[in-house]
Amino acid sequence: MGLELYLDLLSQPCRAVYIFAKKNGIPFQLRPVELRQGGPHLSEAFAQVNPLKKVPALKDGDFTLAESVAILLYLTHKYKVPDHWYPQDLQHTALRRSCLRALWHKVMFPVFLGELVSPELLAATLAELEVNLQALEDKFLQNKAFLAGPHITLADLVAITELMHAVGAGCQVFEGRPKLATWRQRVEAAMGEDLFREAHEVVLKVKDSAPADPTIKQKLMPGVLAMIR
Ligand SMILES: N[C@@H](CCC(=O)N[C@@H](CS)C(=O)NCC(=O)O)C(=O)O
Repeated sequence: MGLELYLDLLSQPCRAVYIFAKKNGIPFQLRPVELRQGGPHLSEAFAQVNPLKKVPALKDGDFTLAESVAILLYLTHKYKVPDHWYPQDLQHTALRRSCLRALWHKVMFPVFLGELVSPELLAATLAELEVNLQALEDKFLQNKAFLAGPHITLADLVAITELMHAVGAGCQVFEGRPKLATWRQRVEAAMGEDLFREAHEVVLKVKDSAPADPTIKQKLMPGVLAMIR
């Protein structure tokens, strides 16, 4: 068996891995792991691939690997990909936290899980997102074409997949941020618009998802609460 990627495109690190593999023509077997089903990623079978029971995860023969950045680096080293992809700065912890919270507080809790989110909490989440978006534009992007310089790198891939979580939540991420907006266009063009659209289809439609079945909700809740601290 060749390279297998365990992914759910609702997940931002999974989208980064998916886009990277597709864009670079890396052959892989997609192993879909539907997080919203509340079961597959918690199974013992999946724990053999990733004992942390999270996606993305990679299996290459007997070798298994978790953590999107480690997976991206593994793919960068194993396959011949253009040099420009190699990251110079993958610092994105703050961005991940606020984009994730934006999606969960604005959409996933109220629409999917039927849980109310207080206006105060939502306002705090969106305020934190604003601060991080501004920092991304002013401190990281500045006047460069891409986050690390004139060429697209893994840093752009990781950042855009985070930002699209907030877009999926209905946040106006690029409005009033002309530099970030043109950066998005450049990133999208560099990835290819069709691949970009395909990878983000799930998150852009998640607002319209049906409420979770109560049993699935019960299974998901502990993991969700641990993730959205
Ligand atoms: N730091 C990890 C994050 C992995 C992660 O949190 N994955 C989430 C989806 S975005 C997941 O599998 N959650 C399921 C759970 O926690 O039960 C990475 O970048 O790969």
